[in-house]
Amino acid sequence: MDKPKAHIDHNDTVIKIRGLEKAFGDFQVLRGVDLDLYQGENLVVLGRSGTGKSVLIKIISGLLTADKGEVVVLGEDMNTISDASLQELRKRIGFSFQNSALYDSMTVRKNLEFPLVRNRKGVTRKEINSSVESVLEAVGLSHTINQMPSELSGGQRKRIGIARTLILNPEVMLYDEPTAGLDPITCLEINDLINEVQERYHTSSIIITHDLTCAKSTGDRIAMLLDGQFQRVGSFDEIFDTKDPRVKPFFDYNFIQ
Ligand SMILES: Nc1ncnc2c1ncn2[C@@H]1O[C@H](COP(=O)(O)OP(=O)(O)OP(=O)(O)O)[C@@H](O)[C@H]1O
Repeated sequence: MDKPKAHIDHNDTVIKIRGLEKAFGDFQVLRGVDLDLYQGENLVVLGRSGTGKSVLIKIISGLLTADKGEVVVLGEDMNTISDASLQELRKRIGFSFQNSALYDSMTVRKNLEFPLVRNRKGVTRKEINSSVESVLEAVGLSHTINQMPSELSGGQRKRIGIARTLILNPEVMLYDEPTAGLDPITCLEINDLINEVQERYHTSSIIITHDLTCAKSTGDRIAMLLDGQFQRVGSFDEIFDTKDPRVKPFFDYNFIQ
């Protein structure tokens, strides 16, 4: 269940955030967030519902803008990025969101081809076939290539969703609650897949989860969002070595009840 050791380059900061603030009306959600994501690292973000984890991911991916602070993603300053550069940047980021549904009317093959055909001008049929086969093999579902999404289990659909993001060879992966709604065995499989993706594609990832087994088995570091800031950042054991009443219930609920 412990995280396998990863090759992390601490001299290469893929995402750098300093003093990030974001409010909606009078409600101050992010209150000075600082964060570094290093090349090759899996960083797990924990926090209560409504603490701003999704808002943070949306700011990183340019869907929302910061009120204040510095956000640099793969060398691009998100406060000043042009629309054209943002479009290019998004091709370098893989999104595995809970609602990133597959197209029900398309086979697995067509679902996987779609981002390639849309984003890679001049890509050949041979390259498309080889990429589809490679990502399907990476997620262990080569045999589903001609199936429809309705014929797949929830866990298989999740894997195909991840394969669809991998097909563009992303440098950064953003996983929003990757194990939500899955049975325990499928959760363990998804955790393994997240680690395999890290190793095979050399991605740097942010993983938002409430599942501490997922956090422990995929996170090289854990960052806990408390009162609008990352007040606890470290290894799984460091994070939970506390009596802080804002932190302890996470552990107790997952491992004691
Ligand atoms: N576009 C928006 N307009 C107004 N308020 C928003 C908007 N987006 C998010 N919020 C508010 O910001 C707060 C943080 O929301 P967010 O979705 O980031 O929480 P979260 O930490 O991801 O929660 P959960 O774990 O339940 O997914 C919430 O109170 C939410 O209502």
